[in-house]
Amino acid sequence: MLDRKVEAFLRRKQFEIENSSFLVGVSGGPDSLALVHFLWSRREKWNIKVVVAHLDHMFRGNESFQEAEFVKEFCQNRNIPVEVEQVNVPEYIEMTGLSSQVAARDCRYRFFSKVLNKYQLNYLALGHHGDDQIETVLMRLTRGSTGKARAGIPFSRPFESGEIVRPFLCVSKREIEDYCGQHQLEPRYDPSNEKDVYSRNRFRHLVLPFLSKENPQVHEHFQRFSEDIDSDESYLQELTVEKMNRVMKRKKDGSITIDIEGFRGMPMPLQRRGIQLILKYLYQENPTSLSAIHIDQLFSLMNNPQPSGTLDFPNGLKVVRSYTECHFQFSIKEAETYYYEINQPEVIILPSGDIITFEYGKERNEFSQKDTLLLPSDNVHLPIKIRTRKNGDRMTIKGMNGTKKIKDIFIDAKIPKYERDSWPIITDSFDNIIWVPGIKKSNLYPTEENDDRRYICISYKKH
Ligand SMILES: Nc1ncnc2c1ncn2[C@@H]1O[C@H](COP(=O)(O)OP(=O)(O)OP(=O)(O)O)[C@@H](O)[C@H]1O
Repeated sequence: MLDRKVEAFLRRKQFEIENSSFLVGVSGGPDSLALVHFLWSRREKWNIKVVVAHLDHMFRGNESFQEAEFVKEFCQNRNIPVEVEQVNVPEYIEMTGLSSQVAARDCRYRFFSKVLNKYQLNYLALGHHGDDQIETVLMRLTRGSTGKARAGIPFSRPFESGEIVRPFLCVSKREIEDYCGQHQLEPRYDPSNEKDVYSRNRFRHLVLPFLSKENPQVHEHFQRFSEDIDSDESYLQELTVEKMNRVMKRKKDGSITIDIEGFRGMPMPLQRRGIQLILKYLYQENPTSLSAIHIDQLFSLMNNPQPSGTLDFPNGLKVVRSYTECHFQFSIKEAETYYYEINQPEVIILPSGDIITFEYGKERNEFSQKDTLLLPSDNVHLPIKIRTRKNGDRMTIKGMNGTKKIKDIFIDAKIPKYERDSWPIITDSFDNIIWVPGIKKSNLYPTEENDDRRYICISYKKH
């Protein structure tokens, strides 16, 4: 059943599978194990090349090591070329402050792109399936997503010089499990999937069984819904850009002016997308999703017979209606610069109200890694300085050759421009930047697991 469904799905997507080459990301779970089995068993029929990649995130010690061994053995027994790598994701989380899911994904995709290049493969095939699709669509609708986000998981998207593809979106988890049983695949199960704590798992355990019972074809319907939304959105967004370009002026300083009559003359589906387009242009460096209330306020400002009005939006965005035009601009605040030196335990309250605390000899495990910096007290050069950023500031970072511009660190962390000039920068006595609090640490004063040196602890509490 699965075989026929997937083949028909690939034909419907006009996916030219013959003579192509795949890297299959295999976690060891049923979805990706079935996927590699499905593709590998058709390698002669379709003349395709298949390589497997598995990343051990080192989250679950020996257990995740065994998962890697299992994938390796599964492939070696069938002569499938396989690449396995270990990456210390917990350490990466400590360095970056990212959530475990985002950090794992970052590391996985970096690894995938390395293997794709090594073997010169066209496609990265992943095991997302119909249950994932339903969960994603429902979660996004529940959260209030707009535009293409409502379409859930796309069948394909560009990745490196090729594409990511998901051939199993048309089948249910149940069908995959049946396939595994039929072919004696004996996958591994990740225990974190069973916990009911994550939002996705709540949809999985509470909503999906209900929908599948209501209509056993629900996976197919959601998949078609996703594809329709995706293509309708592409078309409507193209039209929106075309129409908006006639009524919108974008200035070099980033501000946008709209001709209200022209805007009102557009059909409502394009007006709604037009607003999203304006917001996308304005908030591009730090995407901010506005609530439905903000969007309603914007519509009534534009449609109000009163010729003037003002709105204040998040991150300092000001919207001013003046007669026939509506103007969008970020207010420019003069940032207050400051400079402090610390030689001894002290608490400093910055002009923004943020608090920096300097303490000695704390146990290192007491602190959240993102909000504190530990420095070996026998090694660090005092005074520690706290200041605002200067032009050309750079920092050395763990795992990276050379230095990185502080400006780029702010951009990566999506810190709005107007906050960057007042963000604290922590340096040693030689003005080497050792920490951008809450964002990034340098590797200048490494700490070690389980050492018994005394530490200086600098902690940061945002106002
Ligand atoms: N550690 C990993 N190494 C390689 N590929 C992975 C890894 N983890 C996930 N993937 C790929 O990403 C897809 C989606 O991952 P996700 O964590 O959402 O699903 P999963 O529950 O791990 O699926 P599976 O049943 O394959 O374990 C997987 O189907 C697989 O193709």
